[in-house]
Amino acid sequence: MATNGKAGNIVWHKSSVDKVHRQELLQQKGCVIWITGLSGSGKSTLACTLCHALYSKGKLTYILDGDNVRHGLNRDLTFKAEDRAENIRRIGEVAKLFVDAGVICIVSVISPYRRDRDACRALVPDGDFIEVFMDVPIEICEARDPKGLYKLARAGKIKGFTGIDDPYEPPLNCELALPPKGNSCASPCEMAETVISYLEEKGYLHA
Ligand SMILES: Nc1ncnc2c1ncn2[C@@H]1O[C@H](COP(=O)(O)OS(=O)(=O)O)[C@@H](OP(=O)(O)O)[C@H]1O
Ligand SMILES: Nc1ncnc2c1ncn2[C@@H]1O[C@H](COP(=O)(O)OP(=O)(O)O)[C@@H](O)[C@H]1O
Repeated sequence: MATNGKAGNIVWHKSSVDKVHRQELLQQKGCVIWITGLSGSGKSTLACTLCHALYSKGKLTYILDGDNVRHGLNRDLTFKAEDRAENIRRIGEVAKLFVDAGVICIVSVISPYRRDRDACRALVPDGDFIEVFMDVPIEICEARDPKGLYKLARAGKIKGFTGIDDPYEPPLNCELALPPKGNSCASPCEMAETVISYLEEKGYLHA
């Protein structure tokens, strides 16, 4: 009897319709596109652009954006390190369900700790976790400051802001770093095309 977590006496129920059937129905393979980077680095913009471009190709995606998930599922969590870890753990588990559903799950979260991101990678089959690092210097993110949060953080009105007085650990072995080297002004559409080319090459856009 397989059990897991804190509860005992729980047994996995298998359905006659599984991931392979769902992927066949959708004509794609489930995967996670995990977009990590500083606030203002363009995570949400890339997520939406990618979602739209894949929708135009008839591919089903779902975006899990940090800001949005913190309005519901993760509304009980703050920005201290253990809450960020729990935020990422829950999002990773939800993303795993989307992968099993055959959906291309686009996650856009700061996810500042390498250990937390690696734990999410380990939840899905090899290759299905595509880590995309928004490699944008903090000076640029801060200059953009669309929500005025860097200004508040510099003024000491937000404590523990990522990149100011809280850490961000860049990936060591990500699948993609954007914008690509030599094209630091790449538009969101160009970056989305880079991700789509990767998905195409790895066979995720076909069953
Ligand atoms: N202290 C602090 N540090 C960083 N970010 C902060 C903070 N307080 C609020 N915000 C806003 O919350 C958004 C990040 O949420 P995430 O769930 O992606 O963060 S994390 O992955 O748990 O670190 C982030 O959204 P993005 O700007 O889209 O990244 C901010 O708008
Ligand atoms: N490739 C890009 N080039 C220039 N500006 C961008 C690009 N991507 C996003 N932006 C702008 O940067 C700001 C932050 O983008 P956003 O997607 O909200 O970042 P994040 O989700 O990482 O906080 C927004 O004003 C957005 O319009």
